[in-house]
Amino acid sequence: MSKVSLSKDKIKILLLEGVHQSAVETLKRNGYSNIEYLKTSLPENELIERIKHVHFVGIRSRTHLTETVLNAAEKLVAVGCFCIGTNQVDLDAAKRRGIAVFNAPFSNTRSVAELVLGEILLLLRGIPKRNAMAHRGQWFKSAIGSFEARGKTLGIIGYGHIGTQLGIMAENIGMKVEFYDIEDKLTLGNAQQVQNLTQLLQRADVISLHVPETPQTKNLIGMAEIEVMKQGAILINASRGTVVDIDALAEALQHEKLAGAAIDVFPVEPKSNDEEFVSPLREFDNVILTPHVGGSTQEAQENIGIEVAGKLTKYSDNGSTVTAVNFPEVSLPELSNRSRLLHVHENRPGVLTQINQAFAQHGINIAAQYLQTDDCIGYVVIDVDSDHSEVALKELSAVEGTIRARILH
Ligand SMILES: NC(=O)C1=CN([C@@H]2O[C@H](COP(=O)(O)OP(=O)(O)OC[C@H]3O[C@@H](n4cnc5c(N)ncnc54)[C@H](O)[C@@H]3O)[C@@H](O)[C@H]2O)C=CC1
Ligand SMILES: O=C(O)C(=O)COP(=O)(O)O
Repeated sequence: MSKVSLSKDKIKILLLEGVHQSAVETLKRNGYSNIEYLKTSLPENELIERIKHVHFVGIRSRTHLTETVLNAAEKLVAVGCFCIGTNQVDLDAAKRRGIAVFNAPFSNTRSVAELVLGEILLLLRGIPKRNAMAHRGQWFKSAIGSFEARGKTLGIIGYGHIGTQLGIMAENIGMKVEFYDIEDKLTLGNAQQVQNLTQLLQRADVISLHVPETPQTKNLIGMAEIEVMKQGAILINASRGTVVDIDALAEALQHEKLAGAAIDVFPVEPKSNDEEFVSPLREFDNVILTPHVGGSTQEAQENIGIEVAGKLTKYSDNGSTVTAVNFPEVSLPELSNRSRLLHVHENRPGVLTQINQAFAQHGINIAAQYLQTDDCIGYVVIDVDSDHSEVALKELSAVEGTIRARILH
């Protein structure tokens, strides 16, 4: 096991939002025991206080790492998002501070797709309404508004990891699958890509959203889009709360333009399980409301814990940034019998020349060097003989444009 410049017991890790214990076990197995574990997210002022002292932080979708929070995070080396979405982190601000951000891009995708498939079946049969009525003592045995999924058209918006899996499962129960995506996509099964959103909305019996939160997806579905949907269509959103205009949806349900909906994510979500959930959708029996649990299964959470904690330990132990979402990706071999210097710098001309000249002046032999850049930063990793490591770190830290320098032995 490699050592880091700071001994591992001094490396502080803050895990928020009840990430799975598999994360704690993975960190401990790799020698990291200085872990603070909280079941909830923190209000911004408390987060600012706690983040000052930590080297790694683990969050889920509720914790917002804004520029203000990152300004306080003087020691922070990396962020682990124990989920898919990274919109809750100011990725650019993190990058400019040399803080790498990792996530788990696949581990909960099956869970979301399975939930949505179940919701499609329940909504097509009008079950949410019948269920709510039965709970109130009313008996609504009728085939009115009840349909098989077989032969119906599912329109998927965002044909990525979740959208594709949902498409395959829906075809397996006889649905016709069409999708809209801003990229040209390899279609799986018999799915068909349509060229514009309006066309998809006009043709689908069920629309399901699987896009990330971006400026372009904000209110992607509003009044105008609902207007062109089929009378009696169903809308499902398990992506991000900003993607659907909830007031427009509530109005469409009021006027019975839509037969039902399933919504897992909301523009404003309670910060903890103790806070009241407020939404204009609460009054509708034909809407399945779930508290952002699309990816919340034991299987997904356990795998995410292992995956993201693994990425954090690898970055800490060896410097690898493979799959980082905001950082140039460098894949590195194991470090053996040498010291490794990790240098994050502003991407400007001459940085590498400065480094190489400084090393040459001090007779420091470079055993291996790896560099990746993007339009904003450069990440260079240099393996040197351990005898020279301290002077090399000093020289590196003095290079103009340095954001961060770290050493591993
Ligand atoms: N409810 C929950 O608990 C969960 C929600 N999610 C959300 O689901 C989203 C999707 O997840 P994945 O399928 O894994 O992501 P992905 O990145 O694999 O796929 C997203 C797809 O959306 C497309 N896209 C982007 N902007 C678009 C636009 N304006 N119009 C149409 N298509 C667009 C992309 O090209 C891509 O194909 C995540 O970003 C996350 O926000 C993810 C996991 C759990
Ligand atoms: O993975 C995602 O993007 C999700 O939305 C799941 O978020 P969560 O970990 O359940 O807070």
